[in-house]
Amino acid sequence: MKREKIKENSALSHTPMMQQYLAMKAEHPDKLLFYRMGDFYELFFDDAVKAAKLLDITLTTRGQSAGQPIKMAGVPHHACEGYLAKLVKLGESVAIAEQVGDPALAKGPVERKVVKVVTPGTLTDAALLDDKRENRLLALVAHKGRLGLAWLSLASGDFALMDSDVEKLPSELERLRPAEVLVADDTALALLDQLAIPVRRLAAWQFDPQAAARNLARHFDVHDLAGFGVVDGMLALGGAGALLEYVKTTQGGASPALAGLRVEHASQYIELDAATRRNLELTETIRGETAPTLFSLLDQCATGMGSRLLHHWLHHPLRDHRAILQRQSAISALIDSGGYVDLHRTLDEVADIERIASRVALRSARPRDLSSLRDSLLRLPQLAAQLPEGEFFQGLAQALAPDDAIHALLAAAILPEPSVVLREGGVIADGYSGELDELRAIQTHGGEFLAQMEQRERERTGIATLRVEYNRVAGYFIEVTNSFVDQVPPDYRRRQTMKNAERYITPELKQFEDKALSAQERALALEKQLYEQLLEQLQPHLPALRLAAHAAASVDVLACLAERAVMGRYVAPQFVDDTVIDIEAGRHPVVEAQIDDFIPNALCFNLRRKLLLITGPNMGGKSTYMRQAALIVLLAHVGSLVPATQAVIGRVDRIFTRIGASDDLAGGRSTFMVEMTETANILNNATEHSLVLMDEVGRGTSTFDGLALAWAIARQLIEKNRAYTLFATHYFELTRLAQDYPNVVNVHLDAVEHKDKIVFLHAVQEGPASQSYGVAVAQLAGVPRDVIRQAKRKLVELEQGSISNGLQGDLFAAPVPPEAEPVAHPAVEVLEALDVDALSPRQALEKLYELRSMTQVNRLSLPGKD
Ligand SMILES: Nc1ncnc2c1ncn2[C@@H]1O[C@H](COP(=O)(O)OP(=O)(O)OP(=O)(O)O)[C@@H](O)[C@H]1O
Repeated sequence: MKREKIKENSALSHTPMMQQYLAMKAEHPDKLLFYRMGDFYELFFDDAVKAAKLLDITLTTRGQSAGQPIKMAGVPHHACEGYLAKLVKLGESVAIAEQVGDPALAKGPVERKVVKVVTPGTLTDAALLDDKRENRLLALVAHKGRLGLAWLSLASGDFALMDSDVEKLPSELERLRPAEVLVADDTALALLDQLAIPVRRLAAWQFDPQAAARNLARHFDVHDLAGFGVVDGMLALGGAGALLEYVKTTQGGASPALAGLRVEHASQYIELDAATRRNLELTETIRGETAPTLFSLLDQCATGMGSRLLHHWLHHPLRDHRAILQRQSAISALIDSGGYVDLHRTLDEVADIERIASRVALRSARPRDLSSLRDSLLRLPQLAAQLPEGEFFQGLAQALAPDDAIHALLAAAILPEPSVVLREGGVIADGYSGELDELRAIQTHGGEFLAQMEQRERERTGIATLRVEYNRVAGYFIEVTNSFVDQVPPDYRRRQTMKNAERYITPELKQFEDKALSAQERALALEKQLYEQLLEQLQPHLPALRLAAHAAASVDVLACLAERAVMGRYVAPQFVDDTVIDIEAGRHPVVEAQIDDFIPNALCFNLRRKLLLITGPNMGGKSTYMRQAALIVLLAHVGSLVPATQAVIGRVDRIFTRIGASDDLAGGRSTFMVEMTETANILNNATEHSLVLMDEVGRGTSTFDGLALAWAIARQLIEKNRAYTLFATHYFELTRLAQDYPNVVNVHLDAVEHKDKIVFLHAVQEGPASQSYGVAVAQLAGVPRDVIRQAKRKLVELEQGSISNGLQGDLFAAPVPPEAEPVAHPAVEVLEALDVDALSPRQALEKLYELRSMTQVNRLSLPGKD
């Protein structure tokens, strides 16, 4: 950039074209400038170097400007979408400069203008968008610990804002997953520097709330924003204003079509913090893959808009039982009637109306967008007719009936199979415009004329092989093979010499050519004009189209959830106001789909069971059990049925998870630091209506530190937060909390031996696990006997040492129950009974063999198992 600055300063020493380029580049210093030259978009100087590297295209040089060779790289304009998609994925923004002047009239370089800026958060082109995900642009405003968020999806027209606290930023970023973030250049939020998504810093005045309120009211043509639920002093307002202006500049000044302005309130949804959204693998695995996740399991939607709505629902579980039950009853009705199958089939024929509507609004809809919109509109009445009875479905059916005039207009205007690009013509239907029909007739009748002329000329010249033809390079011509060239009449003028033939033109043919070519040109121009008019005529219908799109997407998600519920044998959960979460035979929907024999488990929380301490061996299924509890509760609040045989669920306000250990290297936090930060968040915010999952807290530090912390954290959760808590731990000592608190209950998972192998039972049972499972499992896993023996000895030492150190006494008020006598190995008894002096060497050897065989028989037993 610095180098370009210098060049720009000496702009006058550049060629006129480079001067034009540099002037445009100066207005878009942070973007790659695609400069249209003929059939290519060219990049110059540093942009060329960068693009060559990112796109793996050749870096060349072109002539000289200001005494320097100009570095250049280019992409063909007809293939630019793929390159744009790649750049945008890498977080780059691209300014597209097109030739807007007429080359024939230009004295210097043809006039060019940046007509569009493609940025990661403002994509609308179908080719650049993921159908299954919203592409959002987010603006942030932070002030005195408060956070204003405004976000917008240009492809769907959704525009929303919300005020929150700065500490909720990670969770909101995880929920909204923006493709690009806008902030004022004076915003100090450390987190922003660590984001993998592009963050654009704009001048602070662009976030001015008063100007924002004025501009937004003007945009939506309303007196003020109160009707949208925007209250005075909303911090997010400044962000919303900045978004609107930013989007306009990227679209070359065109006003984006926005469905309205929504104000979201945190209390509408069950709150999920950032760690929980990740840990539960709702829409992305912890490793960042798209499957297997809850979304990948559930998403059988027929349309992209359905998939996006499902994605949204999973991240926004509702709190309002009435709204949840509305969805739940709808799904149950579709299951009862079996209607979900036909609905899915009909929806298969429906295009992504939501995105097409947005492209219509931006005047960037392509011919095929309009033909699929036309065909989809025809399916909507059928979709509506397939819906079951009832008020809720009635509402959807009404939205699925936009004005017939839209379909009639499209049917009259667009050919059944229009060509892909408008510029090639073949888009507007015959009969739509008399003028166009006439121009087309000249071309069609041209074919007849040429055939007649060929016949006539053959007769006139006596050359039977003479042909009258057309191609794009030579235009119209009469072709005569070399052996007959001496027979051509004098009015034939040579146009082109081929290897075996000559091509001629006659005055008559020339006259026809002029007429035909001009008709073609005029027809193309007219089609373009008619198409633009058509887009204008569609504008008033956009709100109805959006409503229809949303209704179709809702039907798609409901039908999909019905199908999933049937396939997965899910049941409708019941909602109550009591303190209870009672799940019978619950399953983890995603793990269940991955393995053959999933063991269902019950979960019961109530006033007497508020914290369940889960113990059991590694690999026993503790994490799965905890996650399944969260997923069932979450799915229930999405309105879906759940993988269980019965579920009764009380009021839930948040779900917190502290699962797994991962370093936050980018954020400079160690595993333990991450663990404690997440724990602090839980202890500070969990309420008696929250569901909290704690997986092995404390294991990131030394044993005693960890144990002491885990113990104190568990106590806090019981006494202060009183949340529904699942607390998995390897610290066996914690199981004694159940003796101190009436609402703490121990449950455990077990493993047993089977034919030299460990078998994990995966069944959750009441009571604590056997204390010695760690060494026992190691023994089962085939760790050498010497090591096991040493471990056991050390274990006894440690247990005695910890007691004599007084740790247990400090931590637990209840007396430590005496340890059970270790069960002696039968071989030990035989050894003890032996009178060694009375044995002959041979007898001693036999005894040794006997003892060894005894130890082999017993090698796999689990000492101390109940
Ligand atoms: N209920 C179940 N039925 C069948 N298989 C299960 C069940 N629960 C878990 N599993 C299987 O056991 C594996 C281990 O489960 P999980 O990770 O939950 O164990 P864990 O006790 O949390 O182990 P660790 O303490 O090592 O993290 C899972 O990958 C899954 O394949």
